[in-house]
Amino acid sequence: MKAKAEERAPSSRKAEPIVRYRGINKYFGDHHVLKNIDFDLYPGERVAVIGPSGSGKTTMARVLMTLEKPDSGTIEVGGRHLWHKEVNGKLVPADEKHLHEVRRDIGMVFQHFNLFPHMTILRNCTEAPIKVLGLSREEAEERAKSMLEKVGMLDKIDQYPANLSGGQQQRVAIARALVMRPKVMLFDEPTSALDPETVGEVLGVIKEIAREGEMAMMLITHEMSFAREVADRVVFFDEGRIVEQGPPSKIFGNPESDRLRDFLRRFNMMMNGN
Ligand SMILES: Nc1ncnc2c1ncn2[C@@H]1O[C@H](COP(=O)(O)OP(=O)(O)OP(=O)(O)O)[C@@H](O)[C@H]1O
Repeated sequence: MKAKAEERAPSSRKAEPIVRYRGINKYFGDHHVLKNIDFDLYPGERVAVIGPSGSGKTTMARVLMTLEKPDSGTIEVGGRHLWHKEVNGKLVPADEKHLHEVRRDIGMVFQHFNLFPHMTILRNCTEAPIKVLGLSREEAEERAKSMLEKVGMLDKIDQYPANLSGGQQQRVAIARALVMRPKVMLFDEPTSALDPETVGEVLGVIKEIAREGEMAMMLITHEMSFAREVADRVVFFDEGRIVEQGPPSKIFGNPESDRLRDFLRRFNMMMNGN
């Protein structure tokens, strides 16, 4: 049996980080959204990112997925610079080819699934491995079917996204990301656009992937009990900064910062409908 999340953390820390943010800043106009972020994610580690709306959590994931360009700082993935290339010992801005290459190690699951509506479920999962990894159609279909089986969607391969529930679409989106065999998976509030009755099925799939223990995972979530159960480390984000981080028992059991205590209090009130 796999070790519980918190028991796994110390050994995973011995390795070099798979993702390393150093001094990352991001502005939207005058709005300073990421403020000098240093952050490490270790192989096999699951980090839950929590924090108030608008605090910069999604932007933190998007700069890793190369969907937003940081204004300063560096990010390394597996020891390679993402936004830069080393030329004669100096860092210069990376070109598109380099970005594509390094980004291959990162998979992302979005709040709104983002499936291709005009493609069947199977095609949704084979496009990227064929076009990006250069797999043959047969190889891509074999991989896609095994991932769709893992998320319990094998019987829907000939359907179109519009025929599926939100929870089913999100499970397909997870399979689509897994097909690329990323070293790091980012989940950006994967259940917040779902009907309450389908939230559990998606969280169940993510927990199952987490139990397998292979990929590093960054989970932006408002599901506190899920974060507590799955994460090795919880990072509390507020106003563009990491304000507090640690194992779930410490963060939820005895939060040190006033801001985190206040966030958890307001969050619990919201959940209880007060
Ligand atoms: N493309 C953009 N252009 C301008 N402002 C943006 C853009 N993307 C995000 N922002 C702003 O940056 C801030 C941080 O946004 P971000 O989505 O990262 O926060 P978040 O913590 O993920 O919030 P939520 O929990 O509501 O998703 C917000 O004030 C948001 O309005």
